[in-house]
Amino acid sequence: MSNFDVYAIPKMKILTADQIKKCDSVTIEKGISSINLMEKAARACADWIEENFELKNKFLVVCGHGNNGGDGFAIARMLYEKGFDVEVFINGDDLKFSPDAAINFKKIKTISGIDIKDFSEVFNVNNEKSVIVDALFGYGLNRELSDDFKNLIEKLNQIPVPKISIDIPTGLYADKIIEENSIVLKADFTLTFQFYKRSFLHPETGRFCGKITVLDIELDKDFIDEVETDYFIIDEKLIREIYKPRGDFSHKGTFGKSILVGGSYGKIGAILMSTLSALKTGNGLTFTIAPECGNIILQSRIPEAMFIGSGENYIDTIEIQEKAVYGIGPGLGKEEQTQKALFDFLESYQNPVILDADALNFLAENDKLSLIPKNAVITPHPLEFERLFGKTDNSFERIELAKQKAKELQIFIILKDHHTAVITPKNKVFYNITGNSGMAKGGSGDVLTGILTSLISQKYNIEKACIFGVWLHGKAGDLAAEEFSKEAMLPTDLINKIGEVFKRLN
Ligand SMILES: NC(=O)C1=CN([C@@H]2O[C@H](COP(=O)(O)OP(=O)(O)OC[C@H]3O[C@@H](n4cnc5c(N)ncnc54)[C@H](O)[C@@H]3O)[C@@H](O)[C@H]2O)[C@@H](O)CC1
Ligand SMILES: Nc1ncnc2c1ncn2[C@@H]1O[C@H](COP(=O)(O)OP(=O)(O)O)[C@@H](O)[C@H]1O
Ligand SMILES: [K+]
Repeated sequence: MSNFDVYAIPKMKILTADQIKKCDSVTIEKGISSINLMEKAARACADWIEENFELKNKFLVVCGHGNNGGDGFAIARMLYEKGFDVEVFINGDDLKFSPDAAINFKKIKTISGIDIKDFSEVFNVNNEKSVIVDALFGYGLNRELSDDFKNLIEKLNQIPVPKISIDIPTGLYADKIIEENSIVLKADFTLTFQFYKRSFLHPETGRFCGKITVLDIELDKDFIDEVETDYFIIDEKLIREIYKPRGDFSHKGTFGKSILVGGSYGKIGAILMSTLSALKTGNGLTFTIAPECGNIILQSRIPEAMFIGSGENYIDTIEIQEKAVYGIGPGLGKEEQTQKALFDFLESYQNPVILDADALNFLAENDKLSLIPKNAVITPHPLEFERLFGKTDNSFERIELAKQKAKELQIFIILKDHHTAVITPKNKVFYNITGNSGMAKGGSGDVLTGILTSLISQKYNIEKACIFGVWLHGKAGDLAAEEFSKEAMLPTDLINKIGEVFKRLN
């Protein structure tokens, strides 16, 4: 359901274009020749294409002059050898290729069954079985495309056939934002080598990638282990390292006490969903602090949770209990008495806390960021983030600002988005790749608050709880979408899928 497919990846680091280049060079220095590395990369692509397309498909491989183009020539040869119909398109006026691209160009020139044509001829495509392979530029792109390339890409984008980008959709950089209205090849599939690229994970750039597959080309493991980066992908391998199965000789005290605080007249559902999510994530004891108007609703829908009334229709105090983890915000409302209750609570509270929704809005509106306790987790969506910390020009800058604020305040920021990012006080950024647009519905965030509160109260360390929590939330969302569709799935369906995710982990 998610747009990502992970093969065997040695590490879930995300590197910059320069670091990937270095990694390629180190791999080559340590033994494999660059031409053989290109062969390996092309082989991985050709095998993937063979598995995912049919012999009646015809491949139009559009090649640039660098190593990305070299990949394209090698892929064309391999597809031809597998029995596919293949045509190759190049810039007929410029036959200067990188050394490895030149070797692969020479090889296809000797194959009479592969036609080599000028870019301009690709527009005559009229075979609906055609598939375009984009091997124009990869991570080597380092400046704006020339008008010729822009025209070519605009026209390719208009051809209504599937498009596969090799390594990176042409026009995107690996690690940074593009200018607004840039021309980028709109891929249906991106076959990328070894690493996710940051540009795949941000809304402005990720929308060009289609379904992403990371192919393992066995770049140097030692280099990858040692190279320093602040950016990571949350993959299932990491989750399996974090997940702690329940011990047989355990009891309810082993699994922590969560207190979910929120709800107001008309918004009891929000805190109900948080509470239910905390229980479904395995909490030993779960309490809800909500106004009295929510008592019957909460007690009858969730008999396992304990109710603590506060105020008639709006919360007016938040009592502090020992040895509990608090998740505050869902459906809280914006009454003054509730704001006072929150500020009083934060002034004397010491333990871990998750702050969401209106709790964040209260802090933003009153400029009370200093009340956020150290090691707190805050879960803003982009607008809440902006209210807290100010405007940024794009989502890359938003992550940088979040890193700065997480460090300054010594807190964890979970920046919610299609690819939610966990930003730690130590400046690490973990991008989540589970989840889908079926979750873009009021209530999904309330579920996340419940999951996080539950995991932290079960003594997952806070960083791990954040990483596990966003992954679990998205994975349950993916299972809900699989069963009900992205349109019809509800946050409550997502809650009911949490159990299935745990079953898969066990
Ligand atoms: N040995 C290696 O280094 C490997 C590289 N691989 C492939 O090689 C690609 C990187 O290759 P390259 O570094 O040759 O770079 P590209 O093929 O991405 O780009 C070619 C060259 O074009 C130039 N250029 C950059 N921006 C331009 C622009 N706007 N207009 C015109 N020219 C521009 C740059 O000098 C760049 O090096 C990867 O994305 C991947 O597809 C793979 O074959 C795996 C192994
Ligand atoms: N397009 C999407 N893809 C993946 N996840 C999404 C998408 N839209 C929303 N979500 C997830 O759903 C949740 C929405 O939270 P939020 O905006 O706080 O909603 P609410 O407070 O109304 O419940 C977040 O965890 C977010 O990451
Ligand atoms: K490409």
